[in-house]
Order: sequence, then structure tokens, then C-alpha cells
Amino acid sequence: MTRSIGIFGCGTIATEIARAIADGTLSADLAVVYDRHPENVTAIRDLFDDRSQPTAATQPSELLEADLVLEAAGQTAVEEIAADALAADRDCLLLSVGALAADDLREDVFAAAEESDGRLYAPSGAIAGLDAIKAAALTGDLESVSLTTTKPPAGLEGAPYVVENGIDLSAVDEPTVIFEGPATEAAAAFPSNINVAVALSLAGIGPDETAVRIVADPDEENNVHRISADGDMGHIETTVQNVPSPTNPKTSYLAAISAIEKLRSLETAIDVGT
Ligand SMILES: NC(=O)C1=CN([C@@H]2O[C@H](COP(=O)(O)OP(=O)(O)OC[C@H]3O[C@@H](n4cnc5c(N)ncnc54)[C@H](OP(=O)(O)O)[C@@H]3O)[C@@H](O)[C@H]2O)C=CC1
Ligand SMILES: O=C([O-])CC(=O)C(=O)O
Repeated sequence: MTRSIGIFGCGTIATEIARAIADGTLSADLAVVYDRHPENVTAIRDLFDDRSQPTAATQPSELLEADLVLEAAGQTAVEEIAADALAADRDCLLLSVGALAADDLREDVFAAAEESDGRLYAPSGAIAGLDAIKAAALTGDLESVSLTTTKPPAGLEGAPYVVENGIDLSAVDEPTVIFEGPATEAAAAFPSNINVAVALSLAGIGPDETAVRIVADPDEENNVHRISADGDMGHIETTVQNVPSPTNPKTSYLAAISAIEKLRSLETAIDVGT
């Protein structure tokens, strides 16, 4: 049976996923899409011929017509859709996992997942190494996990932490640490930049215990994520140097193809990796 998908958010990540469905890379039926900007909805629908165009939802609840609801919008969208989708026994895949750093929302969404016939998916997104981190966490071997994210200053523009603290990113002329703290704080301070920290923390030792450092570097062209983890199992270190998406420099291209691969893996007989 072909799985039907509903997408919340019709921006950079959704466009890549829709393209993968339209060109057959991903075997799925894109049934319904939603975004507050009608022109973004139209752009996604236009990737399909008339007979296979997804329906344009007028409100998020219409996404529940699909078997799997995929959020690629932002943290507020997780509040609007995740628990409802799971309560309706739909699968739910979240890109804005940073929303789950908030205790109340995480408890609601996890409780809905436990009760649901659907499953909650949080893909690795723009980072590498969650396979090993998960394994080490399961055996209780993991003692410390940290993430250092380096982005070109433009990729951090508009973040609440930057605005509230009056940080002038245009004046940054050398690599500069602009934030240090736990994933819990990072997710709220940089909601469009550091969802990966919360994915890492859910795979590992939790959002309060996962240390995050964010660096603005004017000489860096990529979105770089360095994970370092230590414990009885040894030392894990991964670095990804991600190409930013041309339509949204905050978002790495890897995040979109990670979601595509997660969706593909739901249909395959052979499962490689942890
Ligand atoms: N896990 C990971 O590795 C990564 C996760 N992300 C997450 O994925 C999200 C999507 O990324 P990307 O595709 O690049 O973002 P884009 O900004 O390109 O697209 C998101 C679209 O969703 C719309 N939208 C956001 N919130 C709502 C809402 N509550 N109701 C209706 N429409 C909404 C946006 O409108 P508007 O512009 O008006 O907000 C925009 O049109 C990011 O915000 C981030 O949270 C991103 C990168 C990596
Ligand atoms: O795409 C990236 O490099 C990471 C990102 O924006 C996020 O985690 O929100």
C-alpha cells in the first residue's frame, strides 16, 4: 500500500521532499499540504501533474486525512499538529524537534505517541552520529554529549536570542561564540537553527544535559555541526560541513534528504544502521 503524506509547511525542506515524491525517488502519495502562504502551497502543487496534485488544506487539521503527517514548518507547528496527528492514529515526522525541548509539549507528544497506533519520527536531520549516540545511551555508557554549531552570520539573523541581546551579526569579523548553554535553552533561543541539538539530546542524555555552543563565523560558508560524546564506550566525534539550502541559508540541504531517507526507510525490507 502506498503511504499518503500530509506536509505542514511548504518551504525549503517540503519542496525537496515533494520533488522526491514527484520524480519517483520516494514511493509515496503526497495527499495534502498546508502553509500560511498560499503561493508556497501553489509552488509545491505545481511540481505535480493535474491528476496527482496534493490538496491545498485550509487548516492544519485537514492534514490528518493522510497516513503520515510531516512537519517542516517551525516549532509552533509542532504544537499545532503533533499530538493531534498521533491522537488520530497517524504517523508523525517532525523536523522542528526543538519544540520538544519544552517539558510540557514533550510530555504531551510522547504520551500521545505511546497511546497511538501511529509512530513519532525525528530524523537525524542536519547532523551525523545519532546511530552511535543512541546505542551508547541505551547501554547507559554515555556520560557527556556536546554540539558545536558554526554558521555564517547570515544564517543566524533574526533568531530571538540575537534580537533580544542586540547582537550585531554584521559586525562579527572573526569566529565568535554567541551562545553557550544546554539544548533546552538553545532550542528556544534559536528555534530555526538548532533543532539538531534536541534531536541529539533525545537520542542521547536529554536536553538539559546536552551542551550547545553556537559560533558565528564570517569566513565559514557551510553550516557545520560538531558532536563530541564521551563515556564507557569510548569517544564519539562527528563533523558535518553542510551546504546551506539556497532558498533558506538557515537550513542545511542534508536536513531535507535525511527526512526523505527516513520516509524511504519506512517502506524497505532491509534496514541498515542502528
Ligand atoms: N531537524 C533538522 O535538522 C532541521 C530542522 N529544521 C526545521 O524545519 C523547519 C522548516 O525548514 P525550512 O523548510 O527550511 O523552512 P522554510 O522557512 O523554508 O519553510 C517553512 C514554511 O512553513 C511556514 N510556516 C511556519 N510555521 C507555520 C505555521 N505555524 N503555520 C503555517 N505555516 C507555517 C513558513 O511560513 P513563514 O515564513 O511565514 O514562517 C514557511 O512558508 C525550520 O523552521 C526548522 O524548525 C530546519 C533545518 C534542519
Ligand atoms: O540545517 C541545519 O544546519 C540545522 C538547523 O537549521 C536546525 O537544526 O534547525
